[in-house]
Amino acid sequence: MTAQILDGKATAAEIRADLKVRVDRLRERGVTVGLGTVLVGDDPGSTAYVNMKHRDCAEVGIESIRRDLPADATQDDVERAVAELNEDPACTGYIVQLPLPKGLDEQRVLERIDPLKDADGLHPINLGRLVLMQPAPLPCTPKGIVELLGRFGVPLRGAEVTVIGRGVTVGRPLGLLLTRRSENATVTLCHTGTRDLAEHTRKADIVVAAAGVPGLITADLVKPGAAVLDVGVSRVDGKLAGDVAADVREVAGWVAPNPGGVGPMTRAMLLANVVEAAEGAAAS
Ligand SMILES: Nc1nc(=O)c2c([nH]1)NC[C@@H]1CN(c3ccc(C(=O)N[C@@H](CCC(=O)O)C(=O)O)cc3)C=[N+]21
Repeated sequence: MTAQILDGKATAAEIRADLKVRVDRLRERGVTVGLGTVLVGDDPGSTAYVNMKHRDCAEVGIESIRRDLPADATQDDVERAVAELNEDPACTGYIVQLPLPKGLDEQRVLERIDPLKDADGLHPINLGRLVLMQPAPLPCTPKGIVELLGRFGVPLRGAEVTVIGRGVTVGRPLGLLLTRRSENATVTLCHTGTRDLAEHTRKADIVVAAAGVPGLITADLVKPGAAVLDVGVSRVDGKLAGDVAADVREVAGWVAPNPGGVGPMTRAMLLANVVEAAEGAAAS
């Protein structure tokens, strides 16, 4: 048996095509959609991700607004960039690319984002709404994972999902999303303090690996036929490596590879969040 590939790259391209239609419709009504990014420093990975986001915007017809700050930017500099985007009517949604360079207080920056312009869904108000199951922009990676599973028909209702990683951008919000009534999955959230990881992965119908440990998930940790989603990224000898070992494809029913799986879906959901926010504002 060899796993079906959850092709996030192709799926994200379809989603962008659908979003383009919605952006065109908004434009006909006089609404322009604009995505802003705040990038601090010159980390090659972060710069590459931000470049990809602006390329996506161009494809979909979303204006992009870029604030690139030097690596020695101060907390005040970053907060000023955020305040400017809050005020800028051309910017309907934006993100602050994480992680910020050491010495900057990420949480204080995120709290200053206008929750109505929070394209990442990482403002405490929006994370709080997710906890309360109230409407809010959803964090892009968890939203992309649910969308990818849905489009490939991976059954989610009642499924046992083991998530590895308790980060604020992936693991934690994913657990909240999957346990909503609309998804109805049962979630086990594993982390570095988990005593027996294999016990939790082997019972899972779906494994989401977001640990950042190369090759952590091997075939012997996977129930035959399960879906395995690789969300981890690390650099090994300068090359990108995911959390999922190659042999998993021989036992899994579905695999979301890295690259080409959840990453492109994350970017597509960022665009979706900005479009949804603009549609919501236009309706009210
Ligand atoms: N405020 C904020 N929001 C984020 O959503 C955010 C962030 N900060 N900081 C970093 C992480 C990482 N992240 C990725 C998004 C897309 C790909 C992606 O599209 N990857 C492609 C290409 C990979 C490549 O060629 O380098 C793929 O997987 O096929 C990867 C990683 C978003 N993040």
